[in-house]
Amino acid sequence: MESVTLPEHPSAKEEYLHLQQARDTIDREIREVEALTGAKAGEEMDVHANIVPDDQEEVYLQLFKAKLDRLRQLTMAAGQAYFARLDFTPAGSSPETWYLGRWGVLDPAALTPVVVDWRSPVANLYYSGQIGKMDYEAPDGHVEGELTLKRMLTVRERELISLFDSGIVSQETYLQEVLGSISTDRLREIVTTIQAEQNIVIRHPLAAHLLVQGAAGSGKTTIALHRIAYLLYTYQKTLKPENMMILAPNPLFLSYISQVLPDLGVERVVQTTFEGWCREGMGRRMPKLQRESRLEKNLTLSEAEREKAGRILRLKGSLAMMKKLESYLDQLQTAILPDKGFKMAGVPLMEHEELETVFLRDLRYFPLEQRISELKKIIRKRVQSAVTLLKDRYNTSAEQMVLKIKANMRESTLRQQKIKDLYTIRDQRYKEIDARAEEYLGKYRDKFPLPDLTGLYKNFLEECYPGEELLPEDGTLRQEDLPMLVMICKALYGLKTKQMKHIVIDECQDFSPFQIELLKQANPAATFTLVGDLYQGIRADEGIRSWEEWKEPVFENKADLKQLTVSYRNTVEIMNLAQTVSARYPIPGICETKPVLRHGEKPKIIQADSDKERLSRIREQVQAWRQEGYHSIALIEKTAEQAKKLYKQIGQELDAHLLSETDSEYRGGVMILPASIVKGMEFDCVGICDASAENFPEDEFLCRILYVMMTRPLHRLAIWHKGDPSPMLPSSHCFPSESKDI
Ligand SMILES: Nc1ncnc2c1ncn2[C@@H]1O[C@H](COP(=O)(O)OP(=O)(O)OP(=O)(O)O)[C@@H](O)[C@H]1O
Repeated sequence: MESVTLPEHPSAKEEYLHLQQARDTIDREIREVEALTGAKAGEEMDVHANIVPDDQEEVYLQLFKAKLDRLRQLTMAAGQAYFARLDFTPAGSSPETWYLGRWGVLDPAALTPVVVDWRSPVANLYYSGQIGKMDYEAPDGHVEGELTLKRMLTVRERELISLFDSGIVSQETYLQEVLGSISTDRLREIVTTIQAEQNIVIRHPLAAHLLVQGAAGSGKTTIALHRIAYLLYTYQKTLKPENMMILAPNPLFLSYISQVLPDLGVERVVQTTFEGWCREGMGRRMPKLQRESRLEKNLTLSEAEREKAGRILRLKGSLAMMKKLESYLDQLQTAILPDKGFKMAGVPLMEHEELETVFLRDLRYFPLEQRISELKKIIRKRVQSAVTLLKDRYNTSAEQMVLKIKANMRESTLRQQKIKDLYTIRDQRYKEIDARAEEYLGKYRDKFPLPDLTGLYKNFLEECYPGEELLPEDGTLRQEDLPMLVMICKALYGLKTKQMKHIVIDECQDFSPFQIELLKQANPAATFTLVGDLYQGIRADEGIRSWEEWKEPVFENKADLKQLTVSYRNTVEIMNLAQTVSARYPIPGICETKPVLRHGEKPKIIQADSDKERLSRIREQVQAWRQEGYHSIALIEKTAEQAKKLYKQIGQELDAHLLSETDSEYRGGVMILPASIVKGMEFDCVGICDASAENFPEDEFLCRILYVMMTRPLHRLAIWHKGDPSPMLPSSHCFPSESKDI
């Protein structure tokens, strides 16, 4: 790659000086925050253990935490203050120089920025601009001008290592160098190399829903996480990390992406799976689910069985079922209302009309349990008023009779006795009415019995879908039943989930319209960023086959659809091979994927005549990859059973980890995994352990899985097959003998 050695660059001296200044400013701020908080840069501090109890008021705590966050950012900024410089001359003004870093730094004396944050408006010029006439949106209006310099600066461990000026070395070359050198353990932040089409997605306004279709490796996950950081920075007055949620396909994936947000200086964003969100919402009411990987199950079913299972899954994820359940729940609220009003001892407490108004209209936004409890409070008050009224009546009539006695009888022991008797009778009646009220309220407590959640769900299926066998014979519940169960729980008891303002869903193609609509209804103030790839729809039965399934029915045409068309993960050779597979089942309207021009070794398709030979070839390949210096190596099998078997055969020898759907810790190294969990992840090298015709016959669903597996590696791909290769692999590349490069 063409580069200019630093000392020879005409601006070298100026850049060394500026970096020195920036470091001094950062160091000074670090010392100030350390003095203020008592914390030390680079060391974690337990907030609660370090502030005096008197000061533990919420505001103080928040300020203290914000200072600690800032200290963490400054510590990272001290090592790498910035990564780019822009010289821009706004029309009619003098030239300006901006340095872009991960975090903004201000000169405290001059109050001018020494470094501007990569998320600031002016940074747009770096991500989307070319030298020449440019413009950007500043907080106080549109700015036009001329970009005269775009310089990429590599600063490592406080020192300036290199600089590239746009025009001398193109941004693509710089990107290729970055991509070629990466070895992956976990996903990383990419603020220095965000590309123009990605920048548009990151900076899309918060107020609009955003759907992103992106090829495998186009940076969807990475960009979605950068978008969270961008939104938190741009809308910091109204948006808090606690009100943002990212939903990922499984806990392992969450562990895999766990480092990106902290590296971007973002903490406390809710990160969970759809099931995790349901668990939080339903709490102890969440029914026990039968554990089973749907993908795994699908892989073991015959075509007819899969067709039937698919039909049920599609129905359970459809808006049609949601609507049916809505009206079923509507009827339930009317059905549990008594058909008459309430009276106690002849005193009307609530007419039926009022009961309907209160229960079905005034309280309609509350869950049934709360509505019932509110209604009971009203009735209790009315009973108390009725008791008071009746007691007043008894008292008045007793007082009138006493007056009569006093008027008609002279003072005597007999008169005294009569009056006393009258009061005794009155008090007796008081007691009777109290007892009656208690009895009444007791009976009332048992009115409006709430049906049991699971029972209600089963009744709904039986009544609304008679004879359709939507649950297995043993009545067990599975993940696909969760949306309905959550909806019933919301209607009966309410959900315990926190209200979100923005929800990001990764691998969203596997979410059903019902799931998205449910999340929308449970978070009415939230906007959504949904990123996915229809070509990787490995749960197509529940998920979507076209973005149109959400655009109008769920988002009422108020969602923007963007496409990411460049793939950054795979080498050209790997991507070309993967695309021959995905092209077998094309999806209309989706742009073709272009790999970033990074070449590498050709993928290998390797035939083995026996299982023994296959295993020995896998062993050899893993050793060879290790010798090349690759660290993360995934051996992918179609099913969990096959992965387990492979692990037993060669796992220990290769010092590999076996990973399954229930694992929540991503550990790197050599991994043996089933296809169901590799979605979204990437590895230096990938081995697809059995792509034989028997294991992968021609089939759209298997084709999507094969594509997902083939697009996981950054650098190396090997595919083994025992006997004939899958007909979905390009025949021109498969040879019936020895290991072949394609
Ligand atoms: N602009 C970029 N600069 C450098 N690396 C990038 C860029 N965009 C993406 N990458 C890298 O490309 C790889 C793929 O990114 P990511 O996993 O986010 O893609 P994806 O679209 O979610 O993939 P998939 O759908 O296959 O899961 C990652 O290693 C990421 O760091």
